[in-house]
Amino acid sequence: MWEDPQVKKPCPFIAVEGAIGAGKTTLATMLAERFDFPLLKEIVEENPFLDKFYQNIEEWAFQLEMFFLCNRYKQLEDTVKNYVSRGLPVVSDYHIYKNWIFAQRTLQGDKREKYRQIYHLLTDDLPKPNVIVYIRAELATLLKRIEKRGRSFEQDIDPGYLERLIEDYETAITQIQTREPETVVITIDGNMLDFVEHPEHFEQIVAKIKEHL
Ligand SMILES: Nc1ncnc2c1ncn2[C@@H]1O[C@H](COP(=O)(O)OP(=O)(O)O)[C@@H](O)[C@H]1O
Ligand SMILES: Nc1nc2c(ncn2[C@H]2C[C@H](O)[C@@H](COP(=O)(O)O)O2)c(=O)[nH]1
Repeated sequence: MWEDPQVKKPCPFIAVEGAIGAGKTTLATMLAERFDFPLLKEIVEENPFLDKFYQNIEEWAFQLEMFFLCNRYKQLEDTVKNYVSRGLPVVSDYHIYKNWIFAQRTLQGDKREKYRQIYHLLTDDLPKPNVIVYIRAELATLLKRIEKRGRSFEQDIDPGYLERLIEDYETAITQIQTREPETVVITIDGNMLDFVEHPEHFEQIVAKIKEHL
């Protein structure tokens, strides 16, 4: 297909997504290094609610989801100011929609509705990534990687919760593709492609992304 060289492509705002343990942070870090783009990285260790949440999801879900939402809002506000609005590229290890993917799974009734309203109020006018690298991985892969990562509070995660999140991610990616057809979604087989151990797998991913930059 002929492309007009005068037509400038939008500056890359790349988000790496996938369920817990799929390899988002690892891949986003490698991509940021390879392309020499700044990295927007989720802060997990200082989260005061995660430990409590995994012990009692119903009790702590609202606090946890609000904490993630407010943190990501602040991070993205800074990212927009420092990079996106200046036409500078950036790689992120999450998409803001991640908040709503999790909240739909963990919140019910009144709390979900309150959260939904706040979520839209905070995020509707934020610039969204124009490239999503979606790592699709099955339960066995996620369990193996969660074990490998070794965070104590994640070791007893209910596999049923992970299975539902895998489905939630599939639905969410389809929703994004329908709602924002201009967003490029690159789906990676996280079970087969091991970009940590096999440099050639990483090169395949880089080549796919380069097609869209
Ligand atoms: N493709 C891969 N092959 C093998 N191990 C991986 C791969 N991707 C990530 N890991 C390992 O799995 C664990 C979880 O990866 P991480 O990037 O933290 O996942 P996420 O950010 O999606 O939760 C880490 O210990 C990481 O080193
Ligand atoms: N309930 C929610 N949990 C979340 C959210 N974002 C992250 N998390 C959890 C899942 C993992 O235990 C840990 C790190 O996330 P990764 O996706 O990087 O593995 O935090 C959320 O929005 N809600």
